[in-house]
Amino acid sequence: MTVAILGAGVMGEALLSGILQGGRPVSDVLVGEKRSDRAAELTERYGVEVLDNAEAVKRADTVLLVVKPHDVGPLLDEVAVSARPGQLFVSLAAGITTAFVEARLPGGVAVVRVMPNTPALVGEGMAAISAGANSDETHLREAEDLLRSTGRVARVPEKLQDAVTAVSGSGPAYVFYLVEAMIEGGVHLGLPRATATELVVQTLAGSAQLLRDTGEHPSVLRERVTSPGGTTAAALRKLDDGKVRADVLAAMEAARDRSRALASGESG
Ligand SMILES: NC(=O)C1=CN([C@@H]2O[C@H](COP(=O)(O)OP(=O)(O)OC[C@H]3O[C@@H](n4cnc5c(N)ncnc54)[C@H](OP(=O)(O)O)[C@@H]3O)[C@@H](O)[C@H]2O)C=CC1
Ligand SMILES: O=C(O)[C@@H]1CCC=N1
Repeated sequence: MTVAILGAGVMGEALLSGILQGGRPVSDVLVGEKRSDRAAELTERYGVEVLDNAEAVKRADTVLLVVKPHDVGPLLDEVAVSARPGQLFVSLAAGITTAFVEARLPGGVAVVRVMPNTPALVGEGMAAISAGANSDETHLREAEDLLRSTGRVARVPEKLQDAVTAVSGSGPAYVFYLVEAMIEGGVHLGLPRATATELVVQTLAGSAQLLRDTGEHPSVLRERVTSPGGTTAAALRKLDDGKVRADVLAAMEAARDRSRALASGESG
Protein backbone atom coordinates (compact mmCIF):
# COMPACT_ATOMS: atom_id res chain seq x y z
CA MET A 1 0.00 0.00 0.00
CA THR A 2 1.83 3.11 -1.23
CA VAL A 3 0.96 6.58 0.13
CA ALA A 4 1.83 9.81 -1.70
CA ILE A 5 1.90 13.11 0.20
CA LEU A 6 1.46 16.07 -2.14
CA GLY A 7 2.57 19.27 -0.39
CA ALA A 8 5.15 18.85 2.34
CA GLY A 9 4.80 22.08 4.33
CA VAL A 10 3.91 22.24 8.04
CA MET A 11 1.06 19.72 7.90
CA GLY A 12 2.51 17.53 5.13
CA GLU A 13 5.72 17.05 7.08
CA ALA A 14 3.79 16.32 10.30
CA LEU A 15 1.94 13.55 8.45
CA LEU A 16 5.11 12.22 6.86
CA SER A 17 6.84 12.07 10.22
CA GLY A 18 3.83 10.47 11.96
CA ILE A 19 3.24 7.91 9.23
CA LEU A 20 6.88 6.78 9.35
CA GLN A 21 6.92 6.71 13.16
CA GLY A 22 3.68 4.71 12.99
CA GLY A 23 5.66 1.91 11.35
CA ARG A 24 4.97 2.26 7.60
CA PRO A 25 8.14 1.39 5.70
CA VAL A 26 9.67 4.44 4.04
CA SER A 27 9.61 2.51 0.73
CA ASP A 28 5.77 2.74 0.90
CA VAL A 29 5.75 6.55 1.17
CA LEU A 30 6.31 9.10 -1.61
CA VAL A 31 6.34 12.90 -1.49
CA GLY A 32 5.35 15.26 -4.29
CA GLU A 33 7.32 18.50 -3.99
CA LYS A 34 8.31 21.11 -6.58
CA ARG A 35 11.17 22.86 -4.78
CA SER A 36 14.46 20.97 -5.13
CA ASP A 37 15.97 22.36 -1.89
CA ARG A 38 12.92 21.22 0.09
CA ALA A 39 13.00 17.81 -1.66
CA ALA A 40 16.66 17.36 -0.69
CA GLU A 41 15.89 18.36 2.91
CA LEU A 42 13.05 15.81 3.20
CA THR A 43 15.11 13.02 1.67
CA GLU A 44 17.98 13.74 4.02
CA ARG A 45 15.72 13.96 7.09
CA TYR A 46 13.43 10.98 6.42
CA GLY A 47 15.08 8.95 3.62
CA VAL A 48 11.84 9.39 1.65
CA GLU A 49 11.64 9.42 -2.16
CA VAL A 50 10.58 12.84 -3.48
CA LEU A 51 9.32 13.08 -7.05
CA ASP A 52 6.95 15.05 -9.25
CA ASN A 53 3.26 15.00 -8.40
CA ALA A 54 2.01 13.08 -11.45
CA GLU A 55 4.58 10.30 -10.97
CA ALA A 56 3.77 10.09 -7.25
CA VAL A 57 0.04 9.73 -8.04
CA LYS A 58 0.72 7.02 -10.65
CA ARG A 59 2.58 4.91 -8.10
CA ALA A 60 0.28 5.52 -5.11
CA ASP A 61 -2.75 3.67 -3.76
CA THR A 62 -3.58 6.58 -1.46
CA VAL A 63 -2.87 10.25 -2.19
CA LEU A 64 -2.84 12.90 0.56
CA LEU A 65 -3.54 16.47 -0.62
CA VAL A 66 -1.78 18.81 1.80
CA VAL A 67 -1.40 22.02 -0.21
CA LYS A 68 -3.09 25.35 0.58
CA PRO A 69 -6.81 25.42 -0.27
CA HIS A 70 -6.30 27.67 -3.34
CA ASP A 71 -3.63 25.26 -4.67
CA VAL A 72 -5.91 22.20 -4.56
CA GLY A 73 -7.72 22.93 -7.85
CA PRO A 74 -4.53 23.51 -9.90
CA LEU A 75 -2.88 20.47 -8.27
CA LEU A 76 -5.83 18.23 -9.15
CA ASP A 77 -5.78 19.56 -12.73
CA GLU A 78 -2.10 18.57 -12.86
CA VAL A 79 -2.53 15.02 -11.51
CA ALA A 80 -6.03 14.00 -12.69
CA VAL A 81 -4.67 12.19 -15.78
CA SER A 82 -2.50 10.04 -13.51
CA ALA A 83 -5.36 9.12 -11.15
CA ARG A 84 -7.32 5.88 -11.60
CA PRO A 85 -10.50 4.33 -10.22
CA GLY A 86 -9.86 2.42 -7.00
CA GLN A 87 -7.46 5.01 -5.62
CA LEU A 88 -8.18 6.95 -2.44
CA PHE A 89 -7.58 10.73 -2.32
CA VAL A 90 -7.54 12.25 1.17
CA SER A 91 -7.82 16.04 1.28
CA LEU A 92 -6.61 17.93 4.34
CA ALA A 93 -7.26 21.40 2.92
CA ALA A 94 -9.51 23.69 4.96
CA GLY A 95 -12.88 24.36 3.35
CA ILE A 96 -12.34 22.13 0.31
CA THR A 97 -15.28 19.74 -0.05
CA THR A 98 -15.17 16.13 -1.21
CA ALA A 99 -17.47 17.15 -4.10
CA PHE A 100 -14.85 19.73 -5.25
CA VAL A 101 -12.15 17.03 -5.34
CA GLU A 102 -14.40 14.35 -6.86
CA ALA A 103 -15.43 16.68 -9.70
CA ARG A 104 -11.78 17.03 -10.78
CA LEU A 105 -10.86 13.34 -10.70
CA PRO A 106 -11.93 10.30 -12.75
CA GLY A 107 -15.13 8.55 -11.59
CA GLY A 108 -14.50 5.74 -9.14
CA VAL A 109 -11.78 7.58 -7.22
CA ALA A 110 -12.74 7.65 -3.53
CA VAL A 111 -12.33 10.90 -1.61
CA VAL A 112 -12.12 11.44 2.16
CA ARG A 113 -11.92 14.89 3.78
CA VAL A 114 -9.85 15.47 6.90
CA MET A 115 -9.37 18.41 9.23
CA PRO A 116 -6.15 17.83 11.23
CA ASN A 117 -4.27 20.17 13.58
CA THR A 118 -0.62 20.99 14.27
CA PRO A 119 -0.24 19.05 17.56
CA ALA A 120 0.04 16.19 15.03
CA LEU A 121 3.70 17.25 14.97
CA VAL A 122 4.14 15.73 18.45
CA GLY A 123 1.71 12.81 18.05
CA GLU A 124 -1.08 14.66 19.90
CA GLY A 125 -3.13 15.75 16.90
CA MET A 126 -6.92 15.78 16.66
CA ALA A 127 -8.29 14.98 13.22
CA ALA A 128 -11.89 14.67 12.03
CA ILE A 129 -12.63 12.69 8.88
CA SER A 130 -15.66 12.56 6.56
CA ALA A 131 -16.60 10.24 3.71
CA GLY A 132 -17.18 11.51 0.18
CA ALA A 133 -19.73 10.14 -2.29
CA ASN A 134 -17.59 7.16 -3.43
CA SER A 135 -15.84 6.29 -0.20
CA ASP A 136 -16.81 3.33 1.96
CA GLU A 137 -15.76 1.83 5.29
CA THR A 138 -12.44 0.57 3.84
CA HIS A 139 -11.50 4.07 2.70
CA LEU A 140 -12.44 5.63 6.05
CA ARG A 141 -10.37 2.98 7.85
CA GLU A 142 -7.35 3.67 5.63
CA ALA A 143 -7.64 7.42 6.32
CA GLU A 144 -8.08 6.70 10.04
CA ASP A 145 -5.00 4.46 10.11
CA LEU A 146 -2.90 7.17 8.48
CA LEU A 147 -4.14 9.94 10.77
CA ARG A 148 -3.96 7.83 13.93
CA SER A 149 -0.19 7.85 13.59
CA THR A 150 -0.38 11.58 14.40
CA GLY A 151 -2.95 11.51 17.23
CA ARG A 152 -6.67 10.96 17.70
CA VAL A 153 -9.28 10.63 14.94
CA ALA A 154 -13.05 11.23 15.01
CA ARG A 155 -15.62 10.66 12.26
CA VAL A 156 -18.07 13.49 11.48
CA PRO A 157 -20.60 14.13 8.71
CA GLU A 158 -19.01 16.43 6.14
CA LYS A 159 -21.50 19.24 6.86
CA LEU A 160 -19.81 19.64 10.28
CA GLN A 161 -16.27 20.07 8.89
CA ASP A 162 -16.42 23.89 8.84
CA ALA A 163 -17.31 23.84 12.55
CA VAL A 164 -14.55 21.30 13.24
CA THR A 165 -12.10 23.62 11.48
CA ALA A 166 -13.17 26.46 13.80
CA VAL A 167 -12.76 24.26 16.90
CA SER A 168 -9.79 21.88 16.55
CA GLY A 169 -8.23 22.96 13.23
CA SER A 170 -7.66 26.58 14.22
CA GLY A 171 -7.98 25.83 17.95
CA PRO A 172 -4.26 25.51 18.72
CA ALA A 173 -3.81 29.12 17.59
CA TYR A 174 -6.40 30.36 20.12
CA VAL A 175 -4.57 28.48 22.86
CA PHE A 176 -1.18 29.90 21.81
CA TYR A 177 -2.74 33.37 21.72
CA LEU A 178 -3.91 32.97 25.32
CA VAL A 179 -0.51 31.60 26.29
CA GLU A 180 1.19 34.65 24.76
CA ALA A 181 -1.15 36.96 26.69
CA MET A 182 -0.50 35.10 29.97
CA ILE A 183 3.27 35.25 29.49
CA GLU A 184 3.06 38.98 28.79
CA GLY A 185 0.88 39.31 31.89
CA GLY A 186 3.53 37.54 33.98
CA VAL A 187 6.23 39.87 32.65
CA HIS A 188 3.99 42.85 33.37
CA LEU A 189 3.67 41.65 36.97
CA GLY A 190 7.47 41.54 37.30
CA LEU A 191 8.45 37.94 36.52
CA PRO A 192 11.49 37.27 34.35
CA ARG A 193 10.28 36.21 30.85
CA ALA A 194 11.81 32.73 31.12
CA THR A 195 10.10 32.14 34.46
CA ALA A 196 6.75 33.43 33.15
CA THR A 197 7.06 31.13 30.11
CA GLU A 198 7.85 28.05 32.20
CA LEU A 199 4.96 28.76 34.59
CA VAL A 200 2.44 29.30 31.78
CA VAL A 201 3.49 26.35 29.59
CA GLN A 202 3.43 23.88 32.50
CA THR A 203 0.09 25.32 33.71
CA LEU A 204 -1.32 24.71 30.22
CA ALA A 205 0.09 21.16 29.96
CA GLY A 206 -1.06 20.25 33.48
CA SER A 207 -4.54 21.71 32.96
CA ALA A 208 -4.94 19.84 29.64
CA GLN A 209 -3.92 16.58 31.29
CA LEU A 210 -6.29 17.20 34.21
CA LEU A 211 -9.16 17.76 31.76
CA ARG A 212 -8.35 14.61 29.80
CA ASP A 213 -7.50 12.29 32.71
CA THR A 214 -10.44 13.21 34.98
CA GLY A 215 -13.03 13.67 32.22
CA GLU A 216 -14.59 16.33 34.48
CA HIS A 217 -16.45 19.31 33.07
CA PRO A 218 -14.21 22.41 32.77
CA SER A 219 -16.57 24.41 34.95
CA VAL A 220 -16.10 21.87 37.78
CA LEU A 221 -12.32 22.09 37.44
CA ARG A 222 -12.53 25.89 37.34
CA GLU A 223 -14.67 25.97 40.49
CA ARG A 224 -11.98 23.95 42.30
CA VAL A 225 -9.45 26.68 41.53
CA THR A 226 -11.81 29.46 42.58
CA SER A 227 -11.67 29.98 46.35
CA PRO A 228 -14.49 32.14 47.76
CA GLY A 229 -13.43 35.76 47.80
CA GLY A 230 -10.01 34.78 46.47
CA THR A 231 -7.62 35.66 43.66
CA THR A 232 -9.20 33.55 40.90
CA ALA A 233 -12.68 34.99 41.49
CA ALA A 234 -11.17 38.48 41.15
CA ALA A 235 -9.50 37.53 37.86
CA LEU A 236 -12.54 35.73 36.38
CA ARG A 237 -14.72 38.74 37.12
CA LYS A 238 -12.44 40.82 34.88
CA LEU A 239 -12.66 38.18 32.10
CA ASP A 240 -16.46 38.30 32.32
CA ASP A 241 -16.40 42.13 32.23
CA GLY A 242 -14.33 41.82 29.04
CA LYS A 243 -16.92 39.53 27.40
CA VAL A 244 -14.26 36.93 26.63
CA ARG A 245 -16.83 34.16 26.08
CA ALA A 246 -18.72 36.24 23.53
CA ASP A 247 -15.46 37.10 21.78
CA VAL A 248 -14.43 33.42 21.62
CA LEU A 249 -17.79 32.53 20.09
CA ALA A 250 -17.52 35.37 17.54
CA ALA A 251 -13.97 34.31 16.66
CA MET A 252 -15.08 30.73 16.07
CA GLU A 253 -18.00 31.86 13.92
CA ALA A 254 -15.52 33.87 11.83
CA ALA A 255 -13.32 30.77 11.40
CA ARG A 256 -16.35 28.65 10.43
CA ASP A 257 -17.46 31.29 7.90
CA ARG A 258 -13.95 31.56 6.45
CA SER A 259 -13.81 27.79 6.03
CA ARG A 260 -17.11 27.93 4.12
CA ALA A 261 -15.77 30.74 1.91
CA LEU A 262 -12.55 28.83 1.09
CA ALA A 263 -14.67 26.20 -0.67
CA SER A 264 -15.74 28.77 -3.24
CA GLY A 265 -12.19 30.08 -3.71
CA GLU A 266 -12.87 33.47 -2.10
CA SER A 267 -9.66 35.34 -1.32
CA GLY A 268 -8.76 37.69 1.52
N1 LIG B 1 -1.31 24.52 9.43
C1 LIG B 1 -2.40 24.11 10.07
O1 LIG B 1 -2.58 24.31 11.27
C2 LIG B 1 -3.45 23.35 9.33
C3 LIG B 1 -3.45 23.27 7.96
N2 LIG B 1 -4.47 22.60 7.32
C4 LIG B 1 -4.48 22.53 5.87
O2 LIG B 1 -3.32 21.89 5.43
C5 LIG B 1 -2.96 22.42 4.17
C6 LIG B 1 -1.49 22.78 4.19
O3 LIG B 1 -1.30 23.76 5.17
P1 LIG B 1 0.16 24.06 5.74
O4 LIG B 1 0.94 22.81 5.81
O5 LIG B 1 -0.05 24.88 6.96
O6 LIG B 1 0.71 24.99 4.55
P2 LIG B 1 2.18 25.13 4.02
O7 LIG B 1 2.22 26.34 3.17
O8 LIG B 1 3.16 24.98 5.14
O9 LIG B 1 2.35 23.84 3.09
C7 LIG B 1 1.84 23.73 1.81
C8 LIG B 1 2.93 23.08 1.00
O10 LIG B 1 2.41 22.76 -0.29
C9 LIG B 1 3.44 23.02 -1.23
N3 LIG B 1 2.85 23.11 -2.56
C10 LIG B 1 2.15 24.12 -3.12
N4 LIG B 1 1.77 23.79 -4.37
C11 LIG B 1 2.24 22.53 -4.59
C12 LIG B 1 2.17 21.65 -5.67
N5 LIG B 1 1.52 21.95 -6.81
N6 LIG B 1 2.76 20.45 -5.55
C13 LIG B 1 3.42 20.09 -4.43
N7 LIG B 1 3.52 20.89 -3.33
C14 LIG B 1 2.94 22.10 -3.43
C15 LIG B 1 4.06 24.30 -0.73
O11 LIG B 1 5.33 24.48 -1.32
P3 LIG B 1 5.89 25.96 -1.54
O12 LIG B 1 6.05 26.54 -0.18
O13 LIG B 1 7.16 25.72 -2.26
O14 LIG B 1 4.85 26.67 -2.36
C16 LIG B 1 4.14 24.00 0.77
O15 LIG B 1 5.31 23.27 1.08
C17 LIG B 1 -3.85 23.62 3.91
O16 LIG B 1 -4.81 23.29 2.95
C18 LIG B 1 -4.50 23.90 5.24
O17 LIG B 1 -5.84 24.37 5.09
C19 LIG B 1 -5.46 21.96 8.01
C20 LIG B 1 -5.50 22.01 9.35
C21 LIG B 1 -4.51 22.70 10.14
O1 LIG C 1 -5.74 28.78 9.12
C1 LIG C 1 -6.06 27.90 8.33
O2 LIG C 1 -6.73 28.19 7.31
C2 LIG C 1 -5.67 26.48 8.58
C3 LIG C 1 -6.87 25.58 8.68
C4 LIG C 1 -7.03 25.30 10.13
C5 LIG C 1 -5.79 25.76 10.72
N1 LIG C 1 -5.03 26.36 9.86
